[in-house]
Amino acid sequence: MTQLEIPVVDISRDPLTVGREIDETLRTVGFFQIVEHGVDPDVMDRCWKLTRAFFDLPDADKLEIERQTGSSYGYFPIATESLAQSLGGMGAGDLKESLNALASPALRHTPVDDVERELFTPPRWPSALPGLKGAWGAYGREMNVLAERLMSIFALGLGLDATFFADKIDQAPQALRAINYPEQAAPPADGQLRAGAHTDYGTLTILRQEMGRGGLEVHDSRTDSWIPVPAVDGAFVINIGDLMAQWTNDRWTSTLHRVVNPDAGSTVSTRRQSMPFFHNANYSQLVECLPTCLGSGARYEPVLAGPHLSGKSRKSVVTA
Ligand SMILES: O=C(O)CCC(=O)C(=O)O
Ligand SMILES: [Fe+2]
Repeated sequence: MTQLEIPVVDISRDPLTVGREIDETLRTVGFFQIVEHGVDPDVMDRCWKLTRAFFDLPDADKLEIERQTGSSYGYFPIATESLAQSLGGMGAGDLKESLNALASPALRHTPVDDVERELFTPPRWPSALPGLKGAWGAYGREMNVLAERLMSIFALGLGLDATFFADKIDQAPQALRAINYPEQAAPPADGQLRAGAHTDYGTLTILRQEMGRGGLEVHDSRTDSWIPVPAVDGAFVINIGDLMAQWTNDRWTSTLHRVVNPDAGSTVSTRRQSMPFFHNANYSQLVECLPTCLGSGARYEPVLAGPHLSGKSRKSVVTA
């Protein structure tokens, strides 16, 4: 059997052509990379560098914005999250620290309950790094534009009108996260990874990963093997999450992925940074099988997008 290929797609071409190609890819691999995406390279670079500077701050400055109970965002210290736990069971804490912030455009409605309010808590920013807020704001705006464009390409690929998703994602709790995977001075515990195997939760994820620092791997269920996702200069890695898989009635796959540990004793730096933008549907959006994906019948009960998301992210918190 041929090894699974993660394609690199130029999305500046005709959206219907791109949509059809992506439809093929998401039926099998669930992951692809995009180039010619139009995201301002200066905005990308500034955000990336300031984010690295955040992780380089003394712990006390980072802990000033540690995630509070009742908020989904803030600074998560090393090993306080286990992505593998989101699939059930218990997992060792992931060997990473992260910074998380709401990245939605201004909400035009009042949250329907405390869980939605939690997803819309305004981010806090470190006093030691005044430029970070603006840099994340600018990058978050670029991510929203790109995600909306991808959702429109997705709609075309699914045989729907290009605007099908527009009013279903315009008030959603979008989240931007930066992850720092530090060098590993001590060997990891048994089964402990940089990020345990998981699927993402929402509609789609737009990930920037560091050049030349591997670690992200995608599961090939046909051969039960793990395929590395190579870093491509200027590209974003795109994958869909569980909500989109349900929406498409499993026509598209929410693929299992993980971030593996670097080799012990490496002579070059093994520190790695990544920035995923997690795109979601509106909190109260009912997600039920799309009209073009019904096939021989709906496999899932309809779900509300917001509670589905909150349920998953709560499971990943490591309790001491
Ligand atoms: O750091 C990466 O490359 C991927 C991280 C990831 O899969 C996640 O945070 O959901
Ligand atoms: Fe992920």
